[in-house]
Amino acid sequence: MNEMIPSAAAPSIPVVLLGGFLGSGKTTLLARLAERFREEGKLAAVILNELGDVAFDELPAGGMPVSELLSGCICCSMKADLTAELLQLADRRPDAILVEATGAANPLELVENVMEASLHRPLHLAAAIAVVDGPGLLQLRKGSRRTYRLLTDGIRCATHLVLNKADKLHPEERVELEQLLRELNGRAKLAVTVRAAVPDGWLDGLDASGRAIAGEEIRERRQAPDGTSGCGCGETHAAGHACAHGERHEHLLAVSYYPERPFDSVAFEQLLRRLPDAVYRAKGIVTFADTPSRYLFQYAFREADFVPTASAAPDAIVFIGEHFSREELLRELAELERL
Ligand SMILES: Nc1nc2c(ncn2[C@@H]2O[C@H](COP(=O)(O)OP(=O)(O)OP(=O)(O)O)[C@@H](O)[C@H]2O)c(=O)[nH]1
Repeated sequence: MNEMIPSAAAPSIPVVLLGGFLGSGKTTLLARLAERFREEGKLAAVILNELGDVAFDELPAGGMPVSELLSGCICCSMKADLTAELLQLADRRPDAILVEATGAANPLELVENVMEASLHRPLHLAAAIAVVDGPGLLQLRKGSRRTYRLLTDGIRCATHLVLNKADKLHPEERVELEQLLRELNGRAKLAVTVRAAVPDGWLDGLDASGRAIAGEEIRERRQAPDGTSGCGCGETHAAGHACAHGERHEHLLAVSYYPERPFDSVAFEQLLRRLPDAVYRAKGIVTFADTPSRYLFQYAFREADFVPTASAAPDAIVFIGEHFSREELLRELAELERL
């Protein structure tokens, strides 16, 4: 590792962790935050992590450094890569570093990376945000226990909570979810949003004066009063020991597909409608035989969204979920290509 002891004079770079379950709106929030930095004439560097082997997210242009870490999760299999990226980006002296974790990561497990990087570069953890998909949380509460636990672990460990997709919630559901979030984590700052439109100033304090506050808060949560770790993994961790529970999201399966021929758009939409509930997330770039444009599509908790794209990237799709048949899905996609 390239040693560089942080100088007391160098202003510390705030690092913001963006977590939240698959499809909850992390990238939507990231794009907003990056845009706000740009409007203030500041530069935010971005680290994007994806479980699949392709990144489709289109972020606002503006010269911000973006690093993509693909095919793994920075809270376990790619932990070392996150520290290395933080060090590299810090050398470019951005005003902030925004880290978007995979929808399966626990922010708690990323804290150690920021702490480690802060020994070598002047940077600090300023906030750990958990973006919550309101309708998705309602669905998962009745579904798989492992996945619900993964989701609530992330909520418990956050310093900031975003209850997103409020446009898809009835007023009573919104009240119920706000109450649930408060029960899970009464200390975090909560924003209820549509398209992750957090209020101006919601993340204030992202400067050197905010140094280590988030890190301290999250460390405190690690030690719950009953002696178990605050992240809900059921073990007590000695100070400084990283919680490396890679198996916590091993039950989630990511399947990639690279179409070689255009799909029929109606048949593709029908396939999305037939997906089992346990496919929580899909996204990709697809070419249709019956439309002039190619599309970037997003699918989360049964909601699909298609946006025309001018991207030069080849067609690719990633599906993420649990207990679904990879073979069956690949067979159906291959059939679509033959239509
Ligand atoms: N209806 C509705 N849709 C939203 C809202 N926020 C985001 N979306 C849509 O939800 C989908 C997922 O949003 P992303 O921001 O990509 O979610 P993500 O958490 O980054 O997804 P992953 O990185 O794949 O886990 C996209 O189609 C968004 O347009 C919202 O408040 N309401």
